[in-house]
Amino acid sequence: METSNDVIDLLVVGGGTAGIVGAKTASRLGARVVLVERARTGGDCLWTGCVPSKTLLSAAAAAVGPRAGVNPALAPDGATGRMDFSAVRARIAAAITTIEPDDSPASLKAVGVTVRHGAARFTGPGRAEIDGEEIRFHQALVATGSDPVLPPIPGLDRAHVVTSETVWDLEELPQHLVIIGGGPIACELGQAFARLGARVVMLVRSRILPKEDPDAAAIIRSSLTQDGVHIIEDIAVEDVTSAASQDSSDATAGTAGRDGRGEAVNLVRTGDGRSFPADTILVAAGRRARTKGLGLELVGVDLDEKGHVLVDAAMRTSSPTIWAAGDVTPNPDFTHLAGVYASTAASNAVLGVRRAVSRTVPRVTYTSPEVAAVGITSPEGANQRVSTIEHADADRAITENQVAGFTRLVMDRRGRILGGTIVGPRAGETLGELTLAVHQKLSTRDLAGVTHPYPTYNDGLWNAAIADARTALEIPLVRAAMSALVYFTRWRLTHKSTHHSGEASDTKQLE
Ligand SMILES: Cc1cc2nc3c(=O)[nH]c(=O)nc-3n(C[C@H](O)[C@H](O)[C@H](O)COP(=O)(O)OP(=O)(O)OC[C@H]3O[C@@H](n4cnc5c(N)ncnc54)[C@H](O)[C@@H]3O)c2cc1C
Ligand SMILES: NC(=O)c1ccc[n+]([C@@H]2O[C@H](COP(=O)([O-])OP(=O)(O)OC[C@H]3O[C@@H](n4cnc5c(N)ncnc54)[C@H](O)[C@@H]3O)[C@@H](O)[C@H]2O)c1
Repeated sequence: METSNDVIDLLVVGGGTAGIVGAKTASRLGARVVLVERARTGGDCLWTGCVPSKTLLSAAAAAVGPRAGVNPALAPDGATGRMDFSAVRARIAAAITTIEPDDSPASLKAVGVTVRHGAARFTGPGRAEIDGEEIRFHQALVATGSDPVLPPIPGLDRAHVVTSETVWDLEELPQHLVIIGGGPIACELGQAFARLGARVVMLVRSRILPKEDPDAAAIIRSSLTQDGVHIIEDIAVEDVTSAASQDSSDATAGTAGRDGRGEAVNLVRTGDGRSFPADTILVAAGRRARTKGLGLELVGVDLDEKGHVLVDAAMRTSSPTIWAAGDVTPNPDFTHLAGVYASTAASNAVLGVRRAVSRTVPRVTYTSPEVAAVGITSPEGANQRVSTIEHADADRAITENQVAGFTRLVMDRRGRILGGTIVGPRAGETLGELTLAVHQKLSTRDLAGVTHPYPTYNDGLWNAAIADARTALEIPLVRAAMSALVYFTRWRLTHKSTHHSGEASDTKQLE
């Protein structure tokens, strides 16, 4: 029976992907592990991130179906085209319910993890408290995730605003949705809501998908526009006014986002003087690490200038017995990374080793078409080159009439694959192979030498590798060697056939 005075091996703070994977890894290795979660295990990915957003996208794709690319609200038949949003909500709830057992307290307990409900706070070296009760630990893993950022836009706090955490509580499909932001959240949710029938305006400070290849962003811009999303890039949001803030006597107007006649009551004004009506404003303008009130300063854990917990390549913080993983660190915010890095952190902690994490990080934005990327996506000097296959030349894309896309590889001087971008349907499924190639430092010749099935979107990757490997044959020395080989083979065969015809006539004479 464990008492609060026992010193546990690993205290895991946070029960999202990083916390769950870290705790299970350490427990399976034989460590005594306590995981503390203040809300519900499963975290962002299960409840408000990957699972609901991918289900919403799938429901939205099904909604447009054969009319893909046409916003139902803008359909020429004059019908409203708006989806039964309660059915979409039910589908999202069902997906969460199906996946939830993998992340549940029961699944943690099944591998020996003790789960505690409450908010944890470090109080000194080897000590923390959970809602005031002390717990002692040898080592700890910080896995508290991140929160959406609310930019300091005047009036935003009084308007009907949702973030990626609260958008799932909407009971009705927005009629006029203004999205502030242009990253993966804005693009995925913007496309989904437009396809379901909302009129969507996206206001972006930068260009959309600023971390991706500009050619990939251009395809997504065009696809979203076709779906009816009005995208305005390189724009500042000046302020937001709402009927509620103008007329405080109508207390319901601001929260419902519409007035008594169902009209949008928020006006979002941009720096160029335009105004956009909105019954709902979705803010998707980046995230901030969740470290407030954790007491990290009491245990010597340093943060970077943006407030992330600094970690080394082994996921150890500036405090030798405290480790961190997931969105709370400066690494990119992805579920797969949270899990893999937390597993490394936890095993390093309890085994007393310093294994470094891999820096090969794949990412996929699940718009239609998908954007999948890994490693270096644009050449970073004269020693790097690209090989691109446009999907207009990829047979599977042609047969499916889905030619808006490409596969682009970036190689070093010797043809070693450093990274690349794939845009197309299910591009994420091809990314695994490209990630393996980058991770294993394979060359385009390695990839070109492996037979790929025809016709697949994967062909794009293979053909981009073949095209690059073929350039090696253009080098004058290689060309000269090849020509010599062809000449010699021709000479040998000619000589052999002369010799054989002589043998044949000899045989005839013998007969
Ligand atoms: C809309 C959306 C879509 C996304 N889609 C994808 C996708 O398709 N693919 C992908 O790879 N990534 C996606 N992400 C990102 C992904 O969800 C996150 O990177 C991932 O969930 C981070 O996991 P985490 O464990 O670091 O944090 P979280 O999942 O946020 O978990 C942190 C946990 O810590 C708890 N906590 C915080 N403070 C304390 C405390 N003091 N005491 C106890 N508990 C505490 C919180 O309650 C929370 O449960 C998406 C994100 C969003 C918002
Ligand atoms: N498919 C996936 O893997 C997936 C999906 C969703 C989210 N995520 C993760 O979640 C993270 C957060 O996503 P995100 O989209 O919120 O953030 P982001 O940091 O990726 O993008 C933020 C966007 O908002 C814009 N922006 C910032 N401030 C603004 C302002 N005041 N006005 C207008 N535009 C503004 C930026 O220019 C940028 O386009 C992502 O970086 C990603 O790692 C991943």
